[in-house]
Parts: sequence; structure tokens; C-alpha cells
Amino acid sequence: MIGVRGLTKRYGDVLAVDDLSFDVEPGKVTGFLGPNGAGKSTTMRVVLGLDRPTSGQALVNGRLYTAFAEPLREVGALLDPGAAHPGRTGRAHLRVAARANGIPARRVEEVIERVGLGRAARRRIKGYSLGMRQRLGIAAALIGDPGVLLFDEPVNGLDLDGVRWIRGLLRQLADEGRTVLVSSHLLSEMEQIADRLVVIGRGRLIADATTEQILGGLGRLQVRVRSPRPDLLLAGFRERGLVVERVDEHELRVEDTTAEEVGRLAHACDVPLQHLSEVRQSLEDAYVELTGDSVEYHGGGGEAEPVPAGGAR
Ligand SMILES: Nc1ncnc2c1ncn2[C@@H]1O[C@H](COP(=O)(O)OP(=O)(O)OP(=O)(O)O)[C@@H](O)[C@H]1O
Repeated sequence: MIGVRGLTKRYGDVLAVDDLSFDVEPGKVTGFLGPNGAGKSTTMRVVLGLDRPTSGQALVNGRLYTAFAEPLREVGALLDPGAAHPGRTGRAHLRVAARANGIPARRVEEVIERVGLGRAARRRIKGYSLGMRQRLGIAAALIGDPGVLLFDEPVNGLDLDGVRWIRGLLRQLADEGRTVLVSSHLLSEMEQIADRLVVIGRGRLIADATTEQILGGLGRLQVRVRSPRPDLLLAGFRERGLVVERVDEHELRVEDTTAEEVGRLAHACDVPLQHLSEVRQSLEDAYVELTGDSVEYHGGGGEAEPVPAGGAR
């Protein structure tokens, strides 16, 4: 169990995490979703005692990380897969971590097997592919058999096999009753992995619910309508409080309604239609809209421009 309470973290002028509160429960994969710079890594670092909060706190099983005598037995984390000493073998790297935490050496062999590192464990880390480094990082996270696990962007840069393997592993770890928090900036990835989602932007909580609830609330229905008299339709729809946008000379897009409703209104306005269809906004578009005001930088074709306070786009 992880409990984040009123967590705020400032780095000088940068407010990385802003009064953030959420819980991560055992037995589920919880996705920690947000655009780049949203504050996911900072939050994870505070949970792991690697950064001090400016205010508020993050507890693991009701205690501060720094209060654990043998923290690797409580919490395991994959933060930076490049952190291992390149001259060591994978096995030696894991043995050092085990010894430092009073964990028996046989556990090293168990985790090597669990992550499928196999014979690569005998080789020096500098020769590892990204996928092997990732497996080694996960082996290190699992070494103390912890009940709480944090993975920061674990599928970044992996090929499809690696991505599938990580998905399967996260599911198994949750099914074993562990608390699993996994961060990503990709909704499409989280959709396939997470039971619950904690969505943040600019350090603030945007949504905290089951993946199903969040996805169900995204992707609004829009109606495309073509007519030789779009001006009349536009005025008629707006009069009835509908949100309408002009797509081109003859086509309008009406938000949050149904084709039936639009057809009825067009008939009431006595305007002929040439086309009427319902389109669901894509989840990616909806996610960008949801977190849009909170994105730290928006690409503007050339140099990225910082967004002024207030989040104007
Ligand atoms: N040590 C630091 N010093 C100064 N600013 C920092 C530091 N660490 C993070 N930040 C800033 O805090 C904000 C949140 O960063 P963080 O890395 O937590 O976001 P993130 O959601 O993990 O993003 P990403 O997906 O890009 O890793 C950013 O504006 C970042 O530049």
C-alpha cells in the first residue's frame, strides 16, 4: 500500500508536485499517467526517500521509506535502468544489492530466473542491450521479495517482446497480492496494463479511478453534419445550447450529442441535410485534451515554448 498525502515538491521556482494525494492499493496494477514533466518521477523519488518533500508526505505500508531497517524487503523500484556499474556482471550487481540488505545469495538465482536473464547474468553489464538492462533492473527491484513495487516508464525503448513480457510480469506481481505502481506518459500503454489510473498534469491530480471509468469518460461522441445551409443549422444548434464547430464550407461538428438529436433539430429548423454521422473522439485526442492545459511545453514547430502561467495554448 502506498499513501501520498498533500505532497508538494519544489525545485527552486519549479513546482514539480502540487498538493498531490492518492492511494495505491495491493493486488492491482495502478498506472501513473501524465505527460512529460508532470511530476511522476519526482513523486516516485519521494516515495523511495530519494527526495525530500517540500510539504506533505508519501508513506509505504503506513511508514516513511526512511523508517525501514531493510527497505528492499518492503519496496522495490525500477527507476533508472542505466544505474548499474557497467564493469560488473549482472549476477555480481545483484549479489552486492543482496548482501547490503541481508538477503541470502540464493535469492539472486531466483530473481535471475524470474526475469529470464539466464546466461546473460554471467556477462558484464556494459554489453547488455536495453531489454537486458531492464530485466536486470527489475531483478534488483524484486530481490527483497517486496510487497510494494514502483516502475518508472518500464516499457520505454523496449521491443514488442519486451513490452509483452513486462505486461505479463506486472500482472503476475499484482495477482500475487503486491502493490504495483507503474508510470507512463502513454495512455495506449496504460490502457493495456493498468486496473486503475492516477492521472496527473503539472504536479496536480487530474483523475483517480478505474481504467474502465476513466476510458469510459473519455472519447466524447461528436456528430458530423453536412448541409447546403450550414449557417442556418449553426445558428439553430447554438440557440439550443449545443457546442458546434465549422469544419468546412458545408460541414459542421456538433459536440456531445447524437445523430438522432441533430437530425431532429435540423428537421425542426427546416434545413435539408446531405450527410449525418456519429464519430467518437479518439482516446488519445481525449487524453491530450484532458492533460493539455497541464503539459509543461508545447511543441510549436521549432523551439518548444514554455506555456505561460494559466496554461494558455
Ligand atoms: N532535480 C531537479 N531539479 C530541478 N527541477 C527538477 C528536478 N527534477 C525534476 N524537476 C522538474 O520537475 C518537474 C517534474 O519532473 P518529473 O521528472 O517528476 O516529471 P515526469 O512526470 O516524471 O516526466 P518525464 O515523463 O519527462 O520523466 C519538471 O518540470 C522537471 O523539469
